[in-house]
Amino acid sequence: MPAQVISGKEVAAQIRRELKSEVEQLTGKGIQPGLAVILVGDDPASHSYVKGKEKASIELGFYSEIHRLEASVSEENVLALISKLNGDPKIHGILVQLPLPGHISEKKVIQAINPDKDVDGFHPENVGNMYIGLPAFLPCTPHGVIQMLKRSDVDIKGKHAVVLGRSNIVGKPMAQLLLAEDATVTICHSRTIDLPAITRQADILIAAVGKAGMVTADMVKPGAVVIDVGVNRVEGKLVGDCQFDEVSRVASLITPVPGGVGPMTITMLMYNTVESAKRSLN
Ligand SMILES: Nc1nc2c(c(=O)[nH]1)N[C@@H](CN(C=O)c1ccc(C(=O)N[C@@H](CCC(=O)O)C(=O)O)cc1)CN2
Repeated sequence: MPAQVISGKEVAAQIRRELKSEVEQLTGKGIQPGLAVILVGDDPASHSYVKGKEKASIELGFYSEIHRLEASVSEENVLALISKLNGDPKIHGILVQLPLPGHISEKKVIQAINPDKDVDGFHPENVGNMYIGLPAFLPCTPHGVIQMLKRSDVDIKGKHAVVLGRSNIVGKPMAQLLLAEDATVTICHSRTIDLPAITRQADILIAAVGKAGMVTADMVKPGAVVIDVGVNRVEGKLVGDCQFDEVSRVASLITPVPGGVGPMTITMLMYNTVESAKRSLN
């Protein structure tokens, strides 16, 4: 039987409905969640993601600010804008769209954001708190994956989860969030010896390596849950890290690309912004 497809669009729509009612309640109490997005340069994909963030903010009834800056803007000016937004009470969440042009330090920019407004969950304070299980803004893509698994009734506890990829944004926090759900976790990467032997042990396989179609059916254990986080453009078409058709024949559940994890990223950003606005009530 072919794998059942987990629709990120449907899970995202469900979470957005929940958020909308929370926003209405907050607004009734005089708090309108506010999100500021900083976009530097003219990367078309980044522009499209930021448009998606603006649209979602408006649909949910947020206060929204988008700061589109020239690629040549100085690091100093970006840091000054972040400092202004840190002090603006209308803004509960600040996000700087990545990647940034080479002359601007991602590290400095992320560290300049007030951790209480870091709705991307990239600031070292949030990363550290997440690792030791303290309250933190969780990074949107891995948190979105956990939500997809839970809302599809996947039992994570005690399962062997294999994470393919070790980026700071997805692979590493993904492994940590699965561990926090009591999975037994293995992280694999480009230097892993005999990768298929390890991926074949996975009850839950997370492909986040950024290589189009790298995961083939022979790398997947029959009945495994396969989550494809890959966003690769091949001849103008968006494809994931998995060979969807052949892996679907082996897996029990699978996410598509597009329409899988992608829509969850923006939704969990909205979730974090609402959380931040709720915190400001106290
Ligand atoms: N500051 C951040 N920068 C980046 C992040 C991030 O979480 N914070 N993640 C990615 C880009 N990203 C959000 O910013 C993002 C990626 C993909 C999608 C999405 O919905 N993808 C769709 C397809 C869209 C398309 O056709 O291009 C899908 O997979 O179905 C949303 C957001 C890097 N930068």
